[in-house]
Amino acid sequence: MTAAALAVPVVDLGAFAAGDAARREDVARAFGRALEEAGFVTIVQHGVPADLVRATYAGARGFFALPEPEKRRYTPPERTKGRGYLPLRIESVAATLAGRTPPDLCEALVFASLQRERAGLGLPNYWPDQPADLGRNVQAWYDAMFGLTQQLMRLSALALDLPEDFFSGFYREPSLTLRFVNYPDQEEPPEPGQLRYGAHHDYGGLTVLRQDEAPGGLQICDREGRWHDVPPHPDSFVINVGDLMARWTNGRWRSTLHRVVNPSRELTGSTQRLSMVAFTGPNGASEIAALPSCTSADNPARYEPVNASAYVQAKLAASHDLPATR
Ligand SMILES: O=C(O)CCC(=O)C(=O)O
Ligand SMILES: [Fe+2]
Repeated sequence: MTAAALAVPVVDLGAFAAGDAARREDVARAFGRALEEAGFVTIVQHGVPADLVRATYAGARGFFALPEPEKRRYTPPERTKGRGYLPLRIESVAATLAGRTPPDLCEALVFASLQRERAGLGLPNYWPDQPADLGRNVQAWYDAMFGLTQQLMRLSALALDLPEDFFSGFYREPSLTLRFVNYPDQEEPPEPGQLRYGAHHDYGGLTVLRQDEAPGGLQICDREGRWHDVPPHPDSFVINVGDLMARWTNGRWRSTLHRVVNPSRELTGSTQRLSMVAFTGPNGASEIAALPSCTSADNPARYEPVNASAYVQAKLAASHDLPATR
């Protein structure tokens, strides 16, 4: 059975960067409507150079091709791993929702905020020494994701009927985690219920995803519980709403359930898939209460205010099957 395409609209950000007020408003409306209806949107003409995408992708691919013991040199000792190399089968993301589920068939390389690391704050990241230019590419990738996040939050403000700079204070030192994920070829059939990445909601603000054209990809769940493919588009990013953003918008934007499915067992060539994900969100110290434009007398705030960092940390701990820690 193939899933019919659920509309994940494609929005061209070119006119937002360069257009007049009316065209910028149109882009913001289209962006906002997509996040209300699907919780997902594909963006093109986003301003991130294609060469940087290619170089960063090649670096990540080179890292995952290293022998396992070499990669494990970069696995941190802490139980909830928010940085470094996370080997295959360490995480079960669907456990955030469904309790025990088989481990996900992916491995990841994670970098916590480079802005904080550059300022000497928090735990340092792990910097693999191979491939040689990985570190330089990841630094440039971080800056590109930071810039894109600023643009997306200006767009979000307009889409949510707020002044364009509404989010700027929240995002001056944003929460921004880079996650490179490798979904290897599956030599053995997966266990019952085991996926490349189980059904989950993202936890934070907006997620930025550069997805591959490979088989066994991203699907989103509609309100009737049916799954739909998110088709890859050349030179695009997929943007989706996390739980914290859904709360912030008082439920106006949807944090949509999604998963990464296994490739068909009949395929003979390589089915390896590599995603480059950036989890973005407001500064961890922010208190997140319903946005002023998302409440009214007939639509009061539905959620208690939460501290951004505590909220996301609790979800992350659940995905590692651990009690919540701060
Ligand atoms: O690899 C993908 O397409 C999606 C990954 C994802 O959903 C995540 O990292 O939260
Ligand atoms: Fe996700």
